[in-house]
Formats: sequence, C-alpha cells, structure tokens
Amino acid sequence: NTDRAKLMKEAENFLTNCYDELGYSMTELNSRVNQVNEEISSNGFYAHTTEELKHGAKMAWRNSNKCIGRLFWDRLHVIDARGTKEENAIFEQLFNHISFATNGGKIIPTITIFDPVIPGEDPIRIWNHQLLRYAGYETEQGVIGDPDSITFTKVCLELGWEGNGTAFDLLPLVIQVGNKQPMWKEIPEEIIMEVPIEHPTEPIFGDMEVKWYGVPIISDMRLEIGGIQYCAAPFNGWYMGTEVGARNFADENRYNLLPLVANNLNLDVQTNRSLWKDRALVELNLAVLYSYQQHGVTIVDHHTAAQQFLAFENKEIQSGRDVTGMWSWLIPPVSPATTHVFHKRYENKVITPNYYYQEKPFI
Ligand code: HEM
Ligand SMILES: N/C(=N/c1cccc(CO[C@@H]2CCNC2)c1)c1cccs1
Repeated sequence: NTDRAKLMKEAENFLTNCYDELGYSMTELNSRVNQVNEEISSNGFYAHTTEELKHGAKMAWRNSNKCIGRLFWDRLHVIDARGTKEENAIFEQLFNHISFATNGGKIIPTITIFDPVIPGEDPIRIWNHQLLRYAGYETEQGVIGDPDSITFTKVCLELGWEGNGTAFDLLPLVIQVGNKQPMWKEIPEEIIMEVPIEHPTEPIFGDMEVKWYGVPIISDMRLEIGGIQYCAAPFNGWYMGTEVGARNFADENRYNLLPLVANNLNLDVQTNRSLWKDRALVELNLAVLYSYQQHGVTIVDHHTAAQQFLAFENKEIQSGRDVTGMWSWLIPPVSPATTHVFHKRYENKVITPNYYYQEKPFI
C-alpha cells in the first residue's frame, strides 16, 4: 500500500546517504536495501541496526537548521535504549542519561533513544519539555518560578506531585507507555548539578538567590530517521550563555530579572536612553558565563559559538554538503550583529534525518 511504498522510499533515501557516509560499497548498500524492503512489505516497519541508529541521530543534529552548535555533530554519544519497555527501566535510563551527560560538569553531548513508534505496539512518551526544568506556580501575588512551566506544573500536581513552592523547584520526570496511567518520579538529587549565579564584582541580585541547572536536555522532540519515528529520544548539549542570561532570566514572561539587576547596578531605569536594559543584560550574561566557569560546568559564549558555527559551515562545504539554517534562530539574542551569522543568509531547507516538534501528550 502507499504507506509501505512511502516508507520504502524514505528508508532507501536514508540508507543511501548513511552507507555512503560510512564508506560501505554499493553491494553492501543494495543487500541492506533489499533486506529492509522485505521487512517493510511483510511488517510495514523496519528496524535500524545500531550503527544506522547512531549515524542517523548524528545526521539529524547536523540537519537541525536552528542549531548554532552543529560543529560537533559527529561527536554525539548515542545510547541505544530500544527494548526498554517497563516504566522503572525507562526512569533508570533517564537518570543514567542525566548523570552520564553531566559527567561532573564536563558535559558530553548525548542522546538516549527508546523504541520508535511500532505498528501495534505501545509508544513511549516523555511529558517533560526538558528533563531538568523548574516549576511555575500562579499565585495571587503573581507567578513564582518559571512561567513557561505553569501548564506542565499543574499536570504534575494533578498526578500527585507536590512542589516546595520556591522559584527553583525541579520538576519530576513524567513518562507514559501507550495509553496507560502516566507515571512520575523525582530526580535523585545526587545526579542533579545546579550553578549558583553571581556576578564577578557586583551584587546584581541583591539578596535574591539565583541559580540554574547545568545541562539542557530536550525531551519532547521527535527524531525521524529513514521514515521511522522515535518519539522518546532525549538529547543534550551544553548551554550557550545567552539562552540562560538573555532569555530564561531576561524575558518578561520568564524570570524577568532585568529591573532587579538594573536597580542593583544603580542604573537610571526612568528613561530608555540610559540603555539600562542593555547594560543590565550584558552584566547578567557576564554573570552566567562566569558562574558556570567557576563551577566547572561547560558553557559557550555567543561569540565563540558563532566562530564554531563558521567552522561548521566551512567543514560542510569541504564535505560537499549544502549548509542549511534558520537565520532568525541562529543569530544570538545579545549583540547579534557582532557575529558573522547576522551578515549572511541561510537556506532554511528541511532535510531528514531531523528533530521535529510533536503534539503535546497532555492538554
Ligand atoms: C553541544 C552544544 C550545543 C549548543 C551550544 C547548542 C546551541 C543551540 C541553541 C542556542 C539553540 C537555540 C535554542 C533556543 O533559542 O531556544 C539550539 C537549537 C537546537 N539544537 Fe542545538 N546546541 C548544542 C547541541 C545540540 C545537540 C547535541 C542536538 C541534538 C542532538 C541539538 C539540536 C538542536 C535542535 C533540534 C534545536 C532546535 C530546537 C527547536 O526547534 O525548538 N543541539 N541549539
Ligand atoms: N543548548 C541547547 N539549547 C536548546 C536546544 C534546543 C531547544 C532549546 C529550547 O527550545 C525551547 C522551545 C522553543 N524555544 C525554547 C534549547 C540544547 C539543548 C539540548 C541540546 S543542545
């Protein structure tokens, strides 16, 4: 039927590129393509070899148009967790991912890949946006914590989780197998690495204790390889400082810390022309970079990240591949025009394998 014909086409396209990059002969490629076509025509599905899975996950990172960190695409550590079906075993894999990727602060870009969507089998979904993230609470006095987490925090509370009501409560992991009751578990505190944020010279937060978690681990995107959908495949890199300093801490609909920082720096917040927002933003981003470095947690500044992206562009051209990208995401939110990215154009062509958004499993 058409679904099987479509899957065969996507599989052949992936295998051709993958086997070419891995240096296999045409004979080896053709025999694998025939084997896969057999499997698809009898089961409407085919299973990747671990090698195909690992290289496919790396290709997907290399094809991620919004990602400035792609220079290191070929050094992704891939954990093949297929066959993990029991909830407690899934939680163990997720805890292992957090501790392995954290690596005492010397962060290892890692992806853990669970079973793909298989016809007739229960799919696995991770309900968290990121494995480590802070709760958000709506109260009469306003929002406490991360406003971005308000909806998911309510879901966790409904499932029986209880937060401490602070601005930095780490949320539990929530997973669901098929249509069974979703299960939640607190993350063991011994594997959690957090960074207290302070400025090298100024008390920019006054008496407020500000911190952030060390490792960003995206857990709600779908990895597609050769027509196969991996809906539970959490992946991490390290942060670019501006993500924390210019968005998570600075956005008005996130922690909205610019007024606090500006006041503690004695800036004139009564007029735009004092550029108080810009001066507070730079000091806040300096504090983030300084604090992660002081605590031995990998982080990259946006200038270095842009230089690394330029190296990626040149390497791709050397490899005979077109560089695709989404300009609006690739430019950093602080001093964008001081990077080369701002001054050139990128083709936003989406090629597979890749990472995609997927429907939230909860409302
Ligand atoms: C190694 C260090 C890495 C750095 C510094 C980095 C940096 C970034 C940044 C700054 C963004 C934009 C995020 C935002 O504006 O919210 C981004 C997006 C993205 N990155 Fe990377 N990244 C890294 C590694 C990775 C890895 C290992 C993967 C996957 C295997 C990945 C896949 C993606 C994807 C799919 C997006 C777009 C997310 C979306 O559409 O919402 N990145 N990256
Ligand atoms: N540094 C990172 N930054 C991000 C990468 C992808 C997505 C995000 C957060 O995206 C949110 C959803 C859309 N904007 C914010 C952040 C990484 C996380 C995981 C691997 S690298």
